[in-house]
Amino acid sequence: MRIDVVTLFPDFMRQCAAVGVVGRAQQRELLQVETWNPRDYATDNYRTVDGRTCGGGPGMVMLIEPLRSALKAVREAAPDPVHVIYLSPQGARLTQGRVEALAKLPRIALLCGRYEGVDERLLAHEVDEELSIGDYVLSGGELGAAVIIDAVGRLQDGALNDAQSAEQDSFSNGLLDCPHYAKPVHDALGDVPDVLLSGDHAAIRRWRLKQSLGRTWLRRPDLLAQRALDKESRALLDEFRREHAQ
Ligand SMILES: CN(C)c1ccccc1CNc1ccc(C(N)=O)cn1
Repeated sequence: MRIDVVTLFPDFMRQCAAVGVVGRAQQRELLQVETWNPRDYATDNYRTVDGRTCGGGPGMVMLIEPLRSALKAVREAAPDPVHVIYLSPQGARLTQGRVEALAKLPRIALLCGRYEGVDERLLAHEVDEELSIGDYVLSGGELGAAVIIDAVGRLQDGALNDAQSAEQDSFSNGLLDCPHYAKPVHDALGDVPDVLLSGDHAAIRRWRLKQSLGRTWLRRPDLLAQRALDKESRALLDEFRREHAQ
């Protein structure tokens, strides 16, 4: 998968994509992240990328022309069609479901706004999808872009080895993750639950599912409401609720 990022801070974005699982995915050529700086496509001597807000008001708006030229260069850089995403507080909330869909595309481009954002006409003509990483305001779209690069990059086939498999991810089954423990079994902070030491893998699976269901019920009932539960899960959650009530 190829990801092109249009950003005034290319070094920052390259570094985000160079570390950890995503950096390794790039080394393995499972993922390619390229950056494009609109300032390189500004035509005036001052390399201007922002303009005064029409109608008055504080702050500046990113100009159409440098972004349009940069996006043209992005499209021409490789044959596959590009799905252009704009990060903004006005976008649809990013979910794991959407991440999984994006991870299947051959190419996406991430347009990072700065200042007060981008001229609406550019958005209307060049952007396919507007996404928000959460209901808060940042100084730029770059952190949202980094979130998408990470979430999508780690899902590329071969990016995670078996020990990290994405299937067991929290959210990948619509539930919060269960608790995790490592040695020592006994610690000043407490003990590891016995079931995890039992070697009974069926019991361990049930315990983890029960913990995920219980945690989701306690912390994110909204997620639980979205999910149909099978017979086993309903029984495990009832058990958790009974124990929790006592
Ligand atoms: C300057 N601002 C407010 C702005 C305004 C419009 C577009 C982009 C920006 C850049 N900032 C962003 C971007 C994304 C998110 C998010 N929640 O995904 C939060 N902030």
